Amino acid sequence: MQPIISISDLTKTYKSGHQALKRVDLEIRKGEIFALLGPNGAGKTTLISIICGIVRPSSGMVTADGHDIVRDYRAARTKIGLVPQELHTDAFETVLATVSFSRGLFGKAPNPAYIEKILRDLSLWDKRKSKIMELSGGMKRRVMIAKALSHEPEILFLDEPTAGVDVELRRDMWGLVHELRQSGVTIILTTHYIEEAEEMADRVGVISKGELILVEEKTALMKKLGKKTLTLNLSEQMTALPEGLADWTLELKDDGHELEYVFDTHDERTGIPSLLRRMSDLGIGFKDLNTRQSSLEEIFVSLVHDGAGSK
Ligand SMILES: Nc1ncnc2c1ncn2[C@@H]1O[C@H](COP(=O)(O)OP(=O)(O)OP(=O)(O)O)[C@@H](O)[C@H]1O
Repeated sequence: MQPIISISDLTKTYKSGHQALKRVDLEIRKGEIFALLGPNGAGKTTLISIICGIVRPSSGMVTADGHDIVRDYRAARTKIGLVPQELHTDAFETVLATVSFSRGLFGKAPNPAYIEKILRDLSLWDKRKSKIMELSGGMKRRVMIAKALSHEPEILFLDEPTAGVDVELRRDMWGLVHELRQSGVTIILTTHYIEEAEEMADRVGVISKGELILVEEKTALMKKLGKKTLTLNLSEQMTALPEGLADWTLELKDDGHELEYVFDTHDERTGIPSLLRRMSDLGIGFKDLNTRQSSLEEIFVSLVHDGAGSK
């Protein structure tokens, strides 16, 4: 399938000499939700800003729906909606005027029915006559999304969409993003919240120090790199790990009532049968046991720490 965004050999060195992006190659598929994860300063906003034509690349090429973002800027930009990290709108304007005006900026003919639909979808219709400054922070954020959608873009960038918002609004946003995708919009979001990527993304890209160190289907990533944790609920509380269990990397949890063992699902020998045998020999009993997959968070932390990964 033709990618909707194609990025090749993209680099960005700011005037300060700081290299914010190093030879980034990435293709975004039409209709997917792609989460770009990375620590502060990794280059996420730089990458988005280049695609949206706000920052000039130092070298490399980007196309959006087939349009070169430098040579064919206007056509490319029309395809894209951007919800930036910072909220900036005219505080004295009404919601309806702000969103309608945004559409006009892209040279699109007015379409009151469409604007009404997005305002309704974002639960902003009742507030359409309110001035932006009268709205809560969460509502202002919704206005930014409405503005970004006002010209019916096919691609939507959300830069840290839920930074600093409460749990309820975060859930609403997630729901909204899923609905948008249903309507055919391709979504690229940056986030610090692994939970957000885990909840929403089809694919995940990890960026660290300007390099895209990994791009993977979310489920495959979790399976491939995932470790599992075995938890044993001990029959009797344990105050310290016995010498006899020193061969395994174990941790006591829940005030000595639980024993945790992290193992790699790909290792031929997980170490579990021998651990259980040794425990039995030592007369350590357990009432229950369970295993769970490591979260994307644990995977992400280890990746960014090691700075390694396969692309
Ligand atoms: N205009 C600029 N001039 C010089 N350096 C810049 C400029 N903008 C960003 N940088 C630097 O480029 C690097 C990448 O910044 P960027 O904002 O893209 O990171 P980010 O991954 O979006 O971080 P955050 O999660 O904190 O928003 C940082 O080291 C930043 O200081």
